[in-house]
Amino acid sequence: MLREKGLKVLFPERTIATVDHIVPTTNQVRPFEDVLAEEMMQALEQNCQENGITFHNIGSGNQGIVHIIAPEQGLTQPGMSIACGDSHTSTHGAFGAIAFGIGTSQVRDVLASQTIALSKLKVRKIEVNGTLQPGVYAKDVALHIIHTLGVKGGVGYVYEYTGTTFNKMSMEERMTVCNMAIEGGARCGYVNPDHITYEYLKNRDFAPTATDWDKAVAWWESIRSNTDAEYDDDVKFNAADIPPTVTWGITPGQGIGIDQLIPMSAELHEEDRLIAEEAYDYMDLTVGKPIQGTKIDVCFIGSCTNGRISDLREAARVAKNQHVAKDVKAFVVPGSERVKKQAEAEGLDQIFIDAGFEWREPGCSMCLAMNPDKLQGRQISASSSNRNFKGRQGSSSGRTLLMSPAMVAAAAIKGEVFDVRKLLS
Ligand SMILES: CC(C)[C@H](C(=O)O)[C@@H](O)C(=O)O
Ligand code: SF4
Repeated sequence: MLREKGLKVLFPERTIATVDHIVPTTNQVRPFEDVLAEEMMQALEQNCQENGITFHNIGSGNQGIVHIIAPEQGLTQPGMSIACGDSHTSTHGAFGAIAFGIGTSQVRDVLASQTIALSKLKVRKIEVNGTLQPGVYAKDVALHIIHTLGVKGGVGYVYEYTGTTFNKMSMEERMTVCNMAIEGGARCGYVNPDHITYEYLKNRDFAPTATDWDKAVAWWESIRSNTDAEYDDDVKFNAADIPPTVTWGITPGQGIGIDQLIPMSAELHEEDRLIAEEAYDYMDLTVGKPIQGTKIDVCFIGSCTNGRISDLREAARVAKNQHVAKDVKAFVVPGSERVKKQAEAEGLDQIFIDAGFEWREPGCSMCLAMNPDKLQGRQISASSSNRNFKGRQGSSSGRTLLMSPAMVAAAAIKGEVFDVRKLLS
């Protein structure tokens, strides 16, 4: 589009590229078998080269899912405005950045002008206080919030995540929750920057150094929300009330606690019934029965929601000295080349392989299946990704149950939806 208009990329040094959706996670030898994927790769390589854009290509050591590599390289920093042609750009809000997905024509506009028109958003303060129970993760917090406020509850809003639970969370946990702000309908989500943010960023490749670091921290401190800030809305949750959560339907809002029953239409709010009926038809699970015990065919650990090193560590803790159930296909896809390298240095790959999981190359993989990793037919997956829409994982009739990576590991071992807390104790 820029070429057609005779425009240039205005600030190539403020743009980075990687490749994630289309890469195979088994054989990454070029040319890719998938002709379309190969064409896209070549276009990306050529466009980056012609326009002076850094491209983190496969094998560079820096390739991976965009929402994983930018934070890990220190490219994502507090106070930045970050746009990317991908809805889960909200992830970067974990650093106190305003980060959101944009459409293709807006990508053109940003490349040409480094600016974008945006209507002012309302701010909803989402406070979570207290300590999460063992076996309950940031993913459960995200699913719980979306279940409570609805998948459209956040339309017109940015979500500010705060409270003592967020104060204690690692950057990776904060990223998991911000990643799914978009699934709750919010344009973006953020956590105010604090000492955990600075500790994470310090000494990363693109973080400021020497006296620039002190200046940056002073500025980052100044952009935190004031304690007397006014919000358009305010919602509070108790961390202790959040259970390991699993989706039973076709939207990320259709989640329930692991001990709960798949809700009957009559128990739901009127506005949720239509989509529930559609989900009953599609998912073909038994309404009124526990979600626990639902047989699983495929287990996927990865994605920009839960493909980071801490996610793999938790899943490996569950998988250690156990074995994947018969007839279950289970695989682990690190979110980036750096995550993969780190996991291998810690021996996590071997734990997974010994337990019968496949250990793959980085990419989006079966989160979206724009690559060879796809469900077949009516298969049901336990997935650490963020979307369970109809056909999402590559088969037009495939079914997806969203949960934390530790819960996916538990499902792989038991061959059914299982309460990870029983394996961890
Ligand atoms: C393909 C891409 C544009 C899409 C998105 O915007 O999120 C994808 O990453 C997804 O998760 O559905
Ligand atoms: S991992 Fe999934 S959600 Fe994230 S960018 Fe890739 S396809 Fe989208």
